[in-house]
Amino acid sequence: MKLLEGKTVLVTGASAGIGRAAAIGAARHGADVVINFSRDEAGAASAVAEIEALGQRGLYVQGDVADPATAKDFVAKAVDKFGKVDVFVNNAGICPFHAFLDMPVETFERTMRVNMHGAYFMVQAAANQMVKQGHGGAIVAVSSISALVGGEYQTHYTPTKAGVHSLMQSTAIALGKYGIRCNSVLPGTILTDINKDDLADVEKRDYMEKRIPLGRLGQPDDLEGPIVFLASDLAKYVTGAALLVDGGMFVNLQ
Ligand SMILES: NC(=O)C1=CN([C@@H]2O[C@H](COP(=O)(O)OP(=O)(O)OC[C@H]3O[C@@H](n4cnc5c(N)ncnc54)[C@H](OP(=O)(O)O)[C@@H]3O)[C@@H](O)[C@H]2O)C=CC1
Ligand SMILES: C[C@H](O)[C@@H]1OC(=O)[C@H](O)[C@@H]1O
Repeated sequence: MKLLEGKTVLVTGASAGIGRAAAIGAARHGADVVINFSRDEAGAASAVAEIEALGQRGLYVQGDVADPATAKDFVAKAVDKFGKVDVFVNNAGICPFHAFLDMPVETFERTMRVNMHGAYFMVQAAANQMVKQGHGGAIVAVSSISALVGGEYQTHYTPTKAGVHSLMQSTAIALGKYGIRCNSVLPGTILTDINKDDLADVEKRDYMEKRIPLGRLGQPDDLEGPIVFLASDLAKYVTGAALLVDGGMFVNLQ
């Protein structure tokens, strides 16, 4: 069954990793897909090629989500090409691991701007378009298990993931009257470029793996189903919710 037939889906940070998997998953479910990226044009182009190989239309638009102007531009270009926005997936994010006591101001500010400010202005631009269209919509934000637990080298990052989760709770209230649903997924540890260096430490990687009841670290396509589900009408009475996608890591105390 195709769950997003006829929909236009926008995904930020979709040249690689989880965003790319979400974009391709949406196309597999019948959607036309517009993706944002900031640097990796080859990755964005190959994601669009995969979307087109699935028989759907695709478009990539360059833009740094830290700049509020990117949000309006992304939505405008999507509407220009495909006429509407039905689903918005806020995914773009960075996690430059660093210790707390000597956190450089620039690293802190950049992480906040990309992950938190970027989410705010992107979700606002997509929501304004959905309200204008007048037939509701779905917003899915990629938060994290890190919205619920801490990380020694992630003191600048975990608050942004809690913030994105909280943003979905508040926008679920603000946008419910327009039929726009807002939810988040909370991935555990998913093998992507964001943690390649961190998990190059074999001891750490083994430790993380052992914490997961399902016995393996996640892959980007583990997020495909949960994101498509929350974006689809199967979740038509779900808003303000957060779905852990972590192989059971969070509940594994002992
Ligand atoms: N991997 C994991 O374990 C987890 C990841 N997450 C979250 O998932 C999301 C995706 O991460 P993941 O797939 O792992 O990471 P990747 O590094 O694989 O992908 C990040 C994507 O975001 C894009 N991006 C980065 N900065 C910007 C920017 N300023 N503007 C626009 N696009 C940008 C990158 O594009 P480009 O290179 O072109 O800039 C890339 O497409 C993040 O929000 C992260 O916090 C949450 C929980 C766990
Ligand atoms: C980047 C990390 O590996 C990843 O990011 C998250 O949000 C997860 O909690 C993992 O720590």
